[in-house]
This record gives sequence, structure tokens and C-alpha cells, in this order.
Amino acid sequence: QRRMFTNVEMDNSTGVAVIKMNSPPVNSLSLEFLTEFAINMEKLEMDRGCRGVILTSSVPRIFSAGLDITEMYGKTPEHCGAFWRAVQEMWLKLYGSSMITIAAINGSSPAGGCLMAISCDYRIMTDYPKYSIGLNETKLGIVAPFWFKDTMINCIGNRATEHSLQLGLQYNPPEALKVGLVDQLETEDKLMTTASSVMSQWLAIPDHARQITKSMMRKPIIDQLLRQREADVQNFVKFITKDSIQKSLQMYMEMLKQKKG
Ligand SMILES: CC/C=C\CCC/C=C/C(=O)SCCNC(=O)CCNC(=O)[C@H](O)C(C)(C)COP(=O)(O)OP(=O)(O)OC[C@H]1O[C@@H](n2cnc3c(N)ncnc32)[C@H](O)[C@@H]1OP(=O)(O)O
Repeated sequence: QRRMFTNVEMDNSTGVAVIKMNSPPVNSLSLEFLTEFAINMEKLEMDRGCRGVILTSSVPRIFSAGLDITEMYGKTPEHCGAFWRAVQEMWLKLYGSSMITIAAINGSSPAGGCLMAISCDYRIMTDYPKYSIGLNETKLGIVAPFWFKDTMINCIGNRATEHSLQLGLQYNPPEALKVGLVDQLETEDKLMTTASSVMSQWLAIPDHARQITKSMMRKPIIDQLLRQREADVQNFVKFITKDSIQKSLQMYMEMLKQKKG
């Protein structure tokens, strides 16, 4: 039987779906996870009754640990290429969605997890000091591609993005609020009710006007990736399969295991 990485609950009375990422231990974004996520987004996009999506996690303390590092380490160029196409597809479906998307960030959210959050229209994060969020790619010795960077710029601006990306910063909830990476903090128990009430405010805006406005803001970056999608895949494969980058990933995974022990 095929494993399910996400649970989708659609409320037909409100037109709002809740997608709960459910891939313990850390909701890392594997090829299969990303493929399932993109299919779910596409299904909801085609459902005329669905106007909004709340993205959250059912794994305690983790929103998403980002891209699954094991998909990028010791794999063939063909596998790396397929994986990157799935990462692109996830982003295209989420960032390019015509639906209202709200991230209810109920745990840590590094790198690809942060990308998912900043691809939504609004972010509410649980105010728990141990949680963190940010594009920390440089800490792994890798580089966030231009569409990660541009999504971040559209969220927090140029200077803050440059600072954040060069240093691979991860922000705790109050810092994330201050820099504009999240829009609101909430206690754990009220996170989902607050997300629903924010959703109601957004649902009050006529869809066509909001959708055209959203597209106007996001289309330039989306089109840029669409124009050079295959070149972006080849660039990723060439970069990630380099011996020096493979070594960095290996050391990072060893560091994660040591931290645990
Ligand atoms: C040209 C462009 C080139 C490249 C672009 C690439 C862009 C990359 C984007 C990414 O998203 S890279 C991934 C970045 N992610 C991280 O840095 C997160 C790393 N993980 C953590 O910091 C922590 O695990 C945590 C998410 C904060 C959770 O901590 P906790 O203490 O709760 O769990 P633990 O660390 O013990 O992890 C449990 C288990 O999970 C494994 N793990 C963690 N993260 C990942 C991951 N991203 N991919 C794969 N596996 C991951 C970890 O090793 C542990 O495994 P174990 O049980 O077997 O020891």
C-alpha cells in the first residue's frame, strides 16, 4: 500500500481545506512526499468549492525539516533530477495557487520547510521559544536557488533576505515576527482557530480581485522558473553531485546524528 504523507480535510461548508503534513519524525520533504503534496494541491485547485487552504503539521514540534537530505546524498544524477523537479512542482503549485493559503506553523521550519511557509499568503507561528524558521542552506554548505531567494525577498525585502541567506539564519518566533517572516504569533492551543478566523477575513474579499492581485505580485518569479525549469534542474544536479557538496551533506547528517546522541 502507498504511504500517505499528508492528510487533507475539506470543509464543504466553509470551502476551506486543512492539509496536515504527517511524515514522522520530521516531515522531511522526500520525492514521494513532494509528489503527493503537489497532487493534493492540484486536486484542491480544481475543486471549485475550495477557496482556501491551511497548511500545518501533525508531527509534534516540527512543521517541516525541509528537503529530505537523503534524497540528495549518494544518489544518481537521474534521481537528483527527478527530486528537484518535484521540489519545483511543489513550489509552483503552492506559490502559484489561486486559493488563499495560510501556514499554521506549529513547529520548527528550516530551509524547504520555510520555503513552504513563505510560499503561503499569510503565516501564523506558535510562540514557543525553541521553534525556529529560516532559509539555513548556507549552514549545510549549499545555496538556496534564485526562486527560494526571490520568494524570501517578496516576504521580508532585499536587505533582510541578503543578511538572512548569507548567514543561514534561523529565527525564533519573536525574531521571525520582527523581520516579517511570519505575520502573527499565537499560542499552541489557539493556532488553528486563529488561522480559521484569519481565513474568514481573507474569504470576505472577492476571489477574482484577490487572485489577480496575487498573480500580479508572484507571476514574474514563477515565469522566470518556468522559462528555465530544465536549466534549473541541470544546475541543481551539477551542484549537488559535486564531491565537495556531497561531503558537506555527509558532515551535516553526521552532525545531526551526533547532536541526537
Ligand atoms: C543549486 C541549488 C542547490 C541546492 C539547493 C538545495 C536546497 C535545500 C533545501 C533544504 O531544505 S535542505 C534541508 C535543510 N534542513 C535542515 O537543515 C534541518 C535539519 N534538521 C534539524 O535541524 C532537526 O532535525 C529538526 C528539524 C530541528 C528536528 O530536531 P529533532 O531534535 O526533533 O530531531 P532530530 O534532529 O533528532 O531528527 C530526527 C531524525 O530525522 C533526521 N532528519 C532531520 N532533518 C532531516 C532532513 N532534512 N532530511 C532527512 N533527515 C532528516 C535526523 O537525521 C534524525 O534521523 P535519525 O533518527 O536516523 O538519527
